[in-house]
Amino acid sequence: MNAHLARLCHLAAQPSRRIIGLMSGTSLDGLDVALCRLTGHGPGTRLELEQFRTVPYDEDTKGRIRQVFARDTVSLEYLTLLNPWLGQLHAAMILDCLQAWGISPQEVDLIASHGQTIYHAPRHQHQRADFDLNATLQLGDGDHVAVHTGIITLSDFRQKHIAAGGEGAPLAAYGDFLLLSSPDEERLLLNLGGIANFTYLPRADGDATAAFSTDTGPGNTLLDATVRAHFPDLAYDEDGRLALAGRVHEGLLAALLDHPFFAAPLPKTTGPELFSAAYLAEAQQRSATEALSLEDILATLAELSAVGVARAMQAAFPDRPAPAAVYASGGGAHNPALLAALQRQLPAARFATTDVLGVSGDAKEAILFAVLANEAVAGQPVAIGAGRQRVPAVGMGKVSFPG
Ligand SMILES: Nc1ncnc2c1ncn2[C@@H]1O[C@H](COP(=O)(O)OP(=O)(O)OP(=O)(O)O)[C@@H](O)[C@H]1O
Ligand SMILES: CC(=O)N[C@H]1[C@@H]2OC[C@@H](O2)[C@@H](O)[C@@H]1O[C@H](C)C(=O)O
Repeated sequence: MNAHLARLCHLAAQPSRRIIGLMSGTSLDGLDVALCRLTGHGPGTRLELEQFRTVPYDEDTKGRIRQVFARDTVSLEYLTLLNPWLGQLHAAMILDCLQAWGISPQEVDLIASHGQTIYHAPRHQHQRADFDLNATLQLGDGDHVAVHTGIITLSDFRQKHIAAGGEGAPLAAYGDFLLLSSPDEERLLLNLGGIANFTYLPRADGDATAAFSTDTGPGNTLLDATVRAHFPDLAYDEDGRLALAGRVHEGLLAALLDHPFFAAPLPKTTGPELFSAAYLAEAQQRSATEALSLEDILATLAELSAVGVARAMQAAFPDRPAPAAVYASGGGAHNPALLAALQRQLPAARFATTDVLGVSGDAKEAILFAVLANEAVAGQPVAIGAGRQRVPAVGMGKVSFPG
């Protein structure tokens, strides 16, 4: 038997595995690296987060990704070059982290690499008659990560989800269910990344059938893009200071909400392809708010993100109130303007962060991919959201051997 395959079989039979989960999201802030010890699999999975770091992307890296990110038209040569380049960059970042933590690559069992999403194209967004399918594209090829780290790597998790009837996202429900469901309370796990999404976890032990996750609309992406357009050196509105100094403009908010995405059935996904500077400019034009101050625009965009979340929660629970226990994660959980807007839109919700449940909100998405890799190697497909469309029960991730 191939020695790497034998090692993978050996790992699958072990009581626990040490897995590095990687995520670099739509905010392009950097690569989240979560070194996880995962014991068991399936509903009995236990997590110990040994180390976590966000390795920031420098301006050169951000610029390279932005050459293709969410763009309709790109240079095919550039795209082809960027794919292995990002794989090698991520490998180098992992090796740097391991060195800083005093851990050798031989002491790590697996890498779970999400890659960099550069384009997300669910049917409802591309609306092309010539392609009757959902699609998504992540760069940072897994073979390059495996060869340059010497660690067996699982990558490209989203394609199986699409092949089996999903939109390729959100995948959060699979890991959230295994790590964070509780017999004592039903929960909403709200991730406030570039795009916002939530996972519903029923109050049940091991009952995956009602759990599901959905995107809700923009999280930080429009806020970040607007700040960057005014202050190219700023990545975001720190502590929501500018947004908190502004006032929500109801006319602009109504124009922004006048889009079929907000009424589309759950679960649904989206990305910066839709929620872009052009989308904001068009809504400003329709509502004659081109002259609105930066502060008022940001206040309105924070409200938009919160209304998106509230509407999706109403759609998920049409006949009863949404669960009150809401655990936030992602960078937006550090933005007081966004949190204040959420509390206005969801007055009955009790907000906390996932940190109180023992899972760092900053690390959660990277951890999720480590959990998916653990399931792919040692577990079975979990029947998340049974009966719901676009929530397939599949194992995800492609295997790359280092040699
Ligand atoms: N102190 C802060 N004040 C305001 N906003 C913040 C703060 N810290 C982080 N953020 C926001 O969080 C963003 C980064 O969030 P995160 O890392 O969760 O995004 P991501 O993982 O790229 O997104 P996605 O989940 O969509 O892939 C920043 O770009 C910024 O908008
Ligand atoms: C296509 C893609 O990369 N989607 C991301 C993005 O970032 C947040 C939201 O949009 C979510 O749908 C997803 O990531 C998380 C990790 C998920 O799949 O659950």
